[in-house]
Amino acid sequence: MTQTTLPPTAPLVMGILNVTPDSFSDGGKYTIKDNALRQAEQLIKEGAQILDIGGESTRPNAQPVEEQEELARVMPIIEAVLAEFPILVSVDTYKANVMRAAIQAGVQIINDIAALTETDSLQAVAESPNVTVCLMHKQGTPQTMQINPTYEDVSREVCDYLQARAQACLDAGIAKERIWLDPGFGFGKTPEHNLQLMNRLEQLTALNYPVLIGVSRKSLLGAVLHKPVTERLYGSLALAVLALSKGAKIIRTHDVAATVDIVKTTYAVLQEKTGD
Ligand SMILES: Cn1c(SCC(=O)Nc2ccccc2)nc2c(=O)[nH]c(N)nc21
Repeated sequence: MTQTTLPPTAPLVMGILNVTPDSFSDGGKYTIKDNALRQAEQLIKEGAQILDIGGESTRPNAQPVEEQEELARVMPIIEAVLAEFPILVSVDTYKANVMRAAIQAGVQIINDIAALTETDSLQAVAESPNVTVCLMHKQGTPQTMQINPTYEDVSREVCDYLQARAQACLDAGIAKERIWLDPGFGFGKTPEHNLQLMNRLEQLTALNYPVLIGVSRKSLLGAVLHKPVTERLYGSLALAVLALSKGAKIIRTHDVAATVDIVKTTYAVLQEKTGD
């Protein structure tokens, strides 16, 4: 097949929309749905091109959520956002039936921290003719991954894993253009592993799939800056600029407005054009 070389597109900003009960600290003044739609509107106003909607927190030691509970949390928000806003929506889930329901509702992207390794999830995506899937690397589960992460060569092992997962997708009939890769910062990695992954990100972008990175406010920054989650914006932006300079194409972030500006600025330099 002749590969048409498409003009390079500017990197995308994925805003994080958490629909987990603990993510709203307003004392339950509004329903979760009202809060989520208000947050969605804010993220879109700030310039997000994608909203990542997740119903199960996958932070270290987060407790798993039953499929029905996850569906009850995310589906009303997905449907409302898709109905209300002209925005791409990704669903952050590793469960096949949540993927199917989200695809049915019209989400354009599946964001799977388990890289379609959970039961029936690869099939759920292969059944769709056009949904994009982000395959992320993790070692272990949110309950176990930070106990004692160990690698011979974390960059090589992460790249090999993601290449194998991408091949499994290709073998299932998912077109290459529908596949993104993601090293999974913080998912079964020590701070040093995360630093090496970032410093050698070219190894991953060299596989020739769009690379998504999620470093926003993560514990790597706590280890470097010794600051709480609420004071990690500047560090998050520094990592995003580095990743963009190494070829990353999608940035997942809590802080959309700031990230939009560093994406525009970094891209202008890489293109040697102001973008007007
Ligand atoms: C759903 N999801 C997550 S949740 C973890 C998180 O944000 N922790 C966290 C957030 C703030 C502070 C500390 C930890 N991280 C990624 C990622 O890096 N890539 C992709 N594709 N999806 C992801």
